[in-house]
Amino acid sequence: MLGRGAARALGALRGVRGGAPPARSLGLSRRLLSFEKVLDKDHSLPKPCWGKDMRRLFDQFTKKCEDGSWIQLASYEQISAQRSQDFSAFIHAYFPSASEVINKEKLSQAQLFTRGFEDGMGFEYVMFYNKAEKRIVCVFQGGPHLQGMPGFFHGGATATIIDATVGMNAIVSGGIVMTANLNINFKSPIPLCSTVLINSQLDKIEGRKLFVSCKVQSIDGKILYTEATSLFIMLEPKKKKYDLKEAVLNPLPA
Ligand SMILES: CCCCCCCCCC(=O)SCCNC(=O)CCNC(=O)[C@H](O)C(C)(C)COP(=O)(O)OP(=O)(O)OC[C@H]1O[C@@H](n2cnc3c(N)ncnc32)[C@H](O)[C@@H]1OP(=O)(O)O
Repeated sequence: MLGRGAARALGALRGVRGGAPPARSLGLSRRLLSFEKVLDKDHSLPKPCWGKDMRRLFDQFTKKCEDGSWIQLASYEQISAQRSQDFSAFIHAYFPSASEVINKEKLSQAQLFTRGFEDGMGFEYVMFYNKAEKRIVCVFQGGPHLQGMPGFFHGGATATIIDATVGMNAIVSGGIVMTANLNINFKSPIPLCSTVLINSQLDKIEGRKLFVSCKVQSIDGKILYTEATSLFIMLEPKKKKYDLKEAVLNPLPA
C-alpha cells in the first residue's frame, strides 16, 4: 500500500504554514510538491476535538516552522492521482496481480486508513519534518475507538501510527517506498485518549533500503511507551514500466 501511500503522504508536503517560506524555497523538490491532494479537508489543522496538549504542541512546532527549519505536513484522505488512470497503471506496473483486484472505481473510493475515523474518535495527528536532521515528529492524540486493553490503546493502533510516521520519514527521502519490516517493542501501555510524541529518525540509506527508527514518549519525555525500528524498500526502478515521476510532476486533475 505504501507505494500508493507514498503518493498520499507526499501530498502532505504541500502544507507549509505559519508564515514559513514555500516548501520549494526550503529545498524540497518539485517532485515532492507534486503529490497534491485536492479533495477534503486537511486533517492536520486544529479541530475542536483536539485537547489542550495536542493544541499546545501544535503551536510549539508551528512556531519552529517560522525559520524554515521545520515544515508542517498537511494530511488528506486521498490524493488526486489516486483517481487517475495513471495511478492504476502504476499499480499494474509494480504489482500486476493486485491490479486484477483494484479497479479505478475502488481506488477512487479508498481513503487513508488513519483518516477514516470520525473526528476525535480515532487518529488525530500532525507531523513536522526537519530535513537537516532527517527527523519527523508526530504529535498524536488517539481517540476512544482505538482501545485495546480497557483504558489503553490497542497495540495495532500504536503500530499503525508508528508505521505512518516512520513511513513518512522514508518517503521524504526515498520517494515511493514500502514497509518491509517493522519491529516494535511495547514498553509501557499508552493511556487511551492521551497525547504522545513520536520522534522518528532516518538512520541510514543503503541502496534501496531505508532504515528508520522511532520512539513514542509522553509529552514530558518521562515515559518511553514504545520503541521501533523499520526497514523501507524503494520500489525497484527496473520493474518500472510506467513513469510515476512524470505523472506526479504533471498530475492530472481529479
Ligand atoms: C499520509 C500517508 C502516510 C503514508 C505512510 C503509511 C505507511 C504505511 C506503509 C505500509 O503499511 S506499506 C504496506 C505494508 N508493506 C507491504 O505490503 C510490502 C510487501 N512487500 C513487498 O511488496 C516487497 O517485499 C518489497 C517491495 C518490500 C520488497 O520487494 P522488492 O522485490 O522490491 O525487493 P527485494 O526482494 O529485491 O529486496 C531488496 C533488498 O531488500 C531486502 N529486503 C527486502 N525485504 C526485506 C525484509 N523484510 N527484511 C530484510 N531485508 C529485506 C532484500 O534482502 C534486498 O537486499 P539486498 O539488496 O541487500 O540484496
